[in-house]
Amino acid sequence: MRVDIGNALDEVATPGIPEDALDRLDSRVADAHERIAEGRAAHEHGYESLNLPETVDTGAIREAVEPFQGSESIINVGIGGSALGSATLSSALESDVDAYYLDNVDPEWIERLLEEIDLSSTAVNVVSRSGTTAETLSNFLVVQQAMEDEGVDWAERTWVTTGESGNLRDLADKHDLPSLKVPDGVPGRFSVLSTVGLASAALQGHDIDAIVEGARDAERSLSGSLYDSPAYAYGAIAHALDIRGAGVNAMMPYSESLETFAEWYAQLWAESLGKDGLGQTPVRALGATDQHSQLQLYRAGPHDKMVTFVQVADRDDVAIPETDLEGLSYLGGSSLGELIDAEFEATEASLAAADVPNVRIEIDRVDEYNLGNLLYNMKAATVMAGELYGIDTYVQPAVEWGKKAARGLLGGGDFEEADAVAEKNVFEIE
Ligand SMILES: O=P(O)(O)OC[C@H]1O[C@H](O)[C@H](O)[C@@H](O)[C@@H]1O
Repeated sequence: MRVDIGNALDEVATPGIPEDALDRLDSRVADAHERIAEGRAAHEHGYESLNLPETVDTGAIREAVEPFQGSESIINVGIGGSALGSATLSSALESDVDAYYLDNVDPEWIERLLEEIDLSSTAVNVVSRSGTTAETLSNFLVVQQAMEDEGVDWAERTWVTTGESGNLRDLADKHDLPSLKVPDGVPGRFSVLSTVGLASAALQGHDIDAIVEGARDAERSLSGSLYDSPAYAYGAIAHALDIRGAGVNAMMPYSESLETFAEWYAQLWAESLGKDGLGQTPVRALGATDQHSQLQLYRAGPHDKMVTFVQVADRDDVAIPETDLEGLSYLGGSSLGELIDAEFEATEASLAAADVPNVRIEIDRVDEYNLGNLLYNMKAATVMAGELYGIDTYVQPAVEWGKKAARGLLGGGDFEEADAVAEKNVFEIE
């Protein structure tokens, strides 16, 4: 992964980073790198996430999914960090196995999906670090029932990835299901390069060793200077832009294969950094598509945003046939790759011309190695940003209130949060 911060400097951007501020920022990065290295060496909660290229056992993962090889489909039941990393890999890489992600509890969507899948040739991968997430367990029970209704032995087609205790661990023990352990000390949103993200990838036929190799090379690029480390540079620049007013960060990959990556990044960035009234709001965007939907706001709206582009240097291409259509002949004989590249460069330049800060991340191509490299780098960038914000990057206490309210509404216990729901301030307009 390469990072170009030129369009984030104050000579071309508002807000922007003064070039003489980079050296001051660099000394903060050096201190933060020391803290990160200490945390990793001590296997501290959260920092352990950056040790995964060394600790993940890809052989054990491949062995665990071996019995499920030959499945035509895989249903991944999980949510948040237990789904988005795996879904990022699945949507970016080609596979003969149809992969589905049940990471919501919309009944009509689930019903339609289960009707279209041949459950007799489907593997089920249930992932939950806590083993107690209502959406995940409910969806699993629905899938289990659907399989039973079709006379499919669900226990033969299911493996579980979870912690050492919890409902899911109990279920695996009760039915003697194959199980994988989530890595200790690694919050869900940081766990893609582990059993959480790689087991499903292995079943889909992806080269998980290449994914880990890309991550390992990203790890090797971490140094005490933002000038040598693309990940740290990105995390530090995004933080520096945020505290200068760019409170929104639109993640805009110019690759359809990376659309889900933007969703994964949004959770990683929001849930890690949104604390103590701090944090930069990630927006999921997609190039070239969102030039036709969000770019107007990015370019002519408030200067409260930065845009992060992810450009792919090399991709398979499709020719645009010659045409004599009036005004379109310039496109004929070109290619879609040339078109998306030109659109990217034009959009990047249009933001710079409007003084809107933007950062270019570039990867060689969308393959296992480069995905592993990109995912690890963005995790390291988030860790660096968390150090600079001075918050606890690895917890997410704010999500608990809503969980208790929902549980109370469903009769799962007495929670004052549920009582608060009834006190909604109503002002209806019909
Ligand atoms: O893996 P689980 O324990 O099921 O948690 C799934 C997700 O839900 C939680 O509420 C957190 O917001 C996420 O960080 C987590 O990834």
